[in-house]
Amino acid sequence: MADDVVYEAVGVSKSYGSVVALEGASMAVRRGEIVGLVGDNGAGKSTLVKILSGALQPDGGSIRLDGDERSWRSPREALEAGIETLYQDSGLCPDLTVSGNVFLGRERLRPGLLGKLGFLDKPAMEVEAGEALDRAGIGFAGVRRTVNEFSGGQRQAVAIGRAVAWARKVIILDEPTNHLGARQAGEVLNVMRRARENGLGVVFISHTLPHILEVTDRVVVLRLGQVVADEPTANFTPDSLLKVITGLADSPAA
Ligand SMILES: Nc1ncnc2c1ncn2[C@@H]1O[C@H](COP(=O)(O)OP(=O)(O)OP(=O)(O)O)[C@@H](O)[C@H]1O
Repeated sequence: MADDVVYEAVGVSKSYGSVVALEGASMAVRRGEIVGLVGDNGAGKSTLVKILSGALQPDGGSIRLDGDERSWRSPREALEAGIETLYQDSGLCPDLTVSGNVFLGRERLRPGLLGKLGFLDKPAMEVEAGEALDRAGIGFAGVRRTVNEFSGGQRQAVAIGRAVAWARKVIILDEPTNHLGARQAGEVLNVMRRARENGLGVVFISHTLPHILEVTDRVVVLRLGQVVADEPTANFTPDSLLKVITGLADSPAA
């Protein structure tokens, strides 16, 4: 089983001044697995996500990718190693087309005259963006339409599609179903399932416990900066998960 682990945090600690946000927290995600990361407000989820995405460096503990210890100096380094993170604020540019957003920061260039100037290769990007979103299970998006024509849920789907399209190993989704209606949230959960089918490791952070219980294979519960449970999702009921999160129980069986 350990061989399947693609990405892990091992005994990670992080403090902000005197506030201990994480204390010896460990979690792992395997290829083709969706792990739910849950916890009450202030439990340390965002801090762990920032460490996994390279936005923050831990004070102690380590990060391992494919079994090798890694230390990210920036989110770009984690990204280049195959780890995509989608934060609550999707980071889409509303005035750009879908295709422009999919390739934002990774634009394809055509060589210009004498190889000196580069031009954006829009047709190639449109074809590739369409294929990438199809693969992610998002068929609705007209790639030439600008993002501000879409509903909140559709924008979210494009943002996730972009992350799934680029992720090579792991995708971290921080509250991706927030503010979505039931049908749109269902579409986002399907995109996650598709990412799992494609062999990615998926980390799904959410306060919406029914979504966690519906789509994940395993749940990691953080409480006051510590991992208090790490179990197959099938072991939890909505009630027992809530009890572990709030500290009324230490395990789903309690
Ligand atoms: N930049 C910061 N400076 C000081 N303290 C911080 C900072 N960021 C987070 N904290 C503190 O660290 C702890 C963990 O916060 P974190 O944001 O990781 O929790 P969370 O589980 O993501 O919470 P939420 O569900 O409310 O987003 C909290 O006590 C929080 O107040």
